[in-house]
Amino acid sequence: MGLVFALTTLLGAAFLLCLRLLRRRSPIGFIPGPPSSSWLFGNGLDISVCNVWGQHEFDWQKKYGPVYRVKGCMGIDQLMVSDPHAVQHICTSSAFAMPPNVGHIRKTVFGKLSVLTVTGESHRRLRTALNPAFSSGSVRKLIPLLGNTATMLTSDLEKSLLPNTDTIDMSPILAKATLSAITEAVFGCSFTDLDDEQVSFLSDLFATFGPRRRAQFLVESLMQYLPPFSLDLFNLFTPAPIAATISSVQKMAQELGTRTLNQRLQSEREGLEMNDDLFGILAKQMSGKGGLSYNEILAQTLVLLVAGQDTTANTLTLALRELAKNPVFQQELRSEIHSNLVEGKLVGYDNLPLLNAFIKETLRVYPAEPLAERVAVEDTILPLKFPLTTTSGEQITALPIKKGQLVILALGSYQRLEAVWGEDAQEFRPQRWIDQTPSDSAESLRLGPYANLLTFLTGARTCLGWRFAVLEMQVLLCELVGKFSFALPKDDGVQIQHALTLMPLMPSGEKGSPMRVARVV
Ligand code: HEM
Repeated sequence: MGLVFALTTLLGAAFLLCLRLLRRRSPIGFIPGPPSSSWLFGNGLDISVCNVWGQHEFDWQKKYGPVYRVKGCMGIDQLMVSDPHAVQHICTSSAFAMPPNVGHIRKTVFGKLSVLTVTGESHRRLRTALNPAFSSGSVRKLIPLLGNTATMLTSDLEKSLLPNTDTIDMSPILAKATLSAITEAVFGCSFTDLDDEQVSFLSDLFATFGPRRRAQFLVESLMQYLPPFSLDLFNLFTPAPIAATISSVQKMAQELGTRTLNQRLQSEREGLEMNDDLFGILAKQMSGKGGLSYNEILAQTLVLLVAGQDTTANTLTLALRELAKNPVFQQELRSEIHSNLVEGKLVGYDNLPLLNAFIKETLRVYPAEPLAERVAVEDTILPLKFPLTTTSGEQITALPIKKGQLVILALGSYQRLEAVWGEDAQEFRPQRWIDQTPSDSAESLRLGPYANLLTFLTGARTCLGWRFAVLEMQVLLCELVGKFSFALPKDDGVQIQHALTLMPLMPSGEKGSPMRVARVV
């Protein structure tokens, strides 16, 4: 495996050296940015492989502003962008696209027909067909299914509350709950319909692409600069265990998708009422204008399983950690939940101000995908909300970008911008959403689908499942906080790392967040 990495790295390095000779002057050399201590890795390790997420990024943003230059591998300049107007432009303009290396990895894992992979007109068509399944009406119908998940979650937590147990790791419990929510909502089948092996394939997939190592970072970075046709060659070098995990998870998704879709079509043939789950909605549209084909629906199985599970589970774990740090707020939230119960059930989740302020603040401070990459496919001009001071001291409000420029969307940094969120932007303070003061300035930006946040991205690739994710957080948090209390152990030691998504990592390096949990009602 080491030899393969070395070989690919060498090939990439040779190619890059040629590239460097061809492009001696960087077109963004006049933009200030942090120094880099490594020619090979540039600032990349500080951004993507550091122990604590944001450790360097947030300081750089304070020093250089919301648009600055960072070094990629082998000294190639990249643009780090958290300026809201610039991000909006990048996500909505046809001048920017997914970089070939990202597209290649998505194709390898999710297949060429998945919504994450397809581009241009095919992507628009797929989104139009998928949108009704994610509309507010369709998602609201899933509340009873999410209720089943909440009941299962309580039962799992109770089983873990043994007299001699000091702490419970909330991370796997929430991962199981969000997998259950997805299988119920998308495929209309219970979590228990998946066998242990299938569940472990999924966690293996997250582990495979989880905490990045230097070599993996280097190979992925080199792929950015190679011509798209050469990328398939990389698959030949994929280490066998990774290739096996990808193949097992694809097979599992194929079986689950085929079984579900065939059942829905059978029901339709027999004139039976089709389920309200997402596959049911897509199957109903199959014969209509603009509906997806059998294979196209099937191709979304793995994306839906993966996109919706770890993101929500990790966000919920980080939310519980914040509640554990603030017992007073935790109790206030609990009281709000209890006072809105009618015959033991909550009816309108949107009418709970503390709950919704807490969810918005969690999504602001902990965006599951804090970075996204794009490449300019033509020369363009980036509009800027906040003027940029160049290395010569000139102030500019629009930035010329050359075709081929790599851009990192710093979504998490945008959500810590003091000019938008106030001087306490680094603090976790749900009350800001109730006071409305700092977000007045965010309000005028009209960014993203929810609360002017970029957590679900914005533009053509906005998260399809954002309504489902918010509803799921509402239902599961009400269940958990209404029935249990959460506190951090004395020797917590958990760090938040960016490893595919933001996640809590224990001192052992494994994902997890042990907490002291007690039943309150
Ligand atoms: C807290 C939870 C979630 C967060 C923070 C989140 C965030 C995101 C982000 C940032 C993207 C854009 C990725 C990119 O193109 O670089 C995305 C895409 C997507 N998400 Fe989510 N997501 C969440 C939950 C969900 C759920 C629950 C589902 C499904 C039920 C879902 C389905 C999707 C799909 C299908 C896409 C691809 C959209 C496209 O490429 O057109 N997500 N999500």
